[in-house]
Amino acid sequence: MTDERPGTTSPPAAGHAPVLPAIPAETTLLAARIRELVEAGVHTDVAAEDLRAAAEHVTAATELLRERTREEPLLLSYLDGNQVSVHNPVEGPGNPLAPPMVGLEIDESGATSSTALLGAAYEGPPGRVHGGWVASLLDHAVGRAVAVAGHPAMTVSLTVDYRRGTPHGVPLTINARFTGKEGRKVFATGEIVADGETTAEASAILVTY
Ligand SMILES: CCCCCCCCCCCCCC(=O)SCCNC(=O)CCNC(=O)[C@H](O)C(C)(C)COP(=O)(O)OP(=O)(O)OC[C@H]1O[C@@H](n2cnc3c(N)ncnc32)[C@H](O)[C@@H]1OP(=O)(O)O
Repeated sequence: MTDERPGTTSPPAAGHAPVLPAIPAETTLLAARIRELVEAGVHTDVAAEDLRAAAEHVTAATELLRERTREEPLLLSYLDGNQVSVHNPVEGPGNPLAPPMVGLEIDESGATSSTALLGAAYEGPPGRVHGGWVASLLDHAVGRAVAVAGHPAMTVSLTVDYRRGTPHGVPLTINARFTGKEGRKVFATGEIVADGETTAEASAILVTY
């Protein structure tokens, strides 16, 4: 099933993924609650018996969710007028692993901008987001930017310059733009801005498929 609307971007391998007209509110709700659980889990200092009791609640929830499952986790839908992958680990509002990266805006030049708020569960250096997650945000942003430019492609090379620590608990702006094409190779750059300062920059080569 496909559902292409003008002005939206198509994901890799979108052809066979079910496309929902809207993201079910309960899907987003569950993911949000699990994110809160993860955040509470890394901050908690309760006694061992309370940790055990909480673990039993989580086990019960997991068993409930496993009662009926889909073969493939990928679902597509729409958010802010753009097609999104509901269970993508960076932008997916239905994936608790995803911060998620939201609010995609595209300016008249085609440059993209999104936001994300990462909590303490994403910490690498003290008070700072883990570098792998910084790279993930940028990888996703350049992938999105080239798709928006009409060249959906996979990253083959991503160079990240970590300029300063990216704080957690602070809204991040993730910018990216398509910068050129050479055969199947597509080029893009991006950066993360926190509190008005650029914390990381990326340049990427992607290959169209
Ligand atoms: C859902 C909602 C919609 C949203 C959609 C948008 C958002 C989604 C955002 C998601 C974002 C998620 C982001 C992700 O997670 S992307 C996932 C991470 N990336 C991958 O898994 C890609 C793994 N790589 C491959 O599978 C293959 O390499 C592919 C298939 C891509 C190309 O293999 P293929 O055999 O077909 O091609 P080729 O080897 O002849 O290469 C072709 C050209 O490329 C040049 N080359 C290759 N490697 C490099 C390199 N390292 N540096 C510089 N150049 C390199 C090469 O020299 C050649 O150039 P030329 O000789 O033609 O000049």
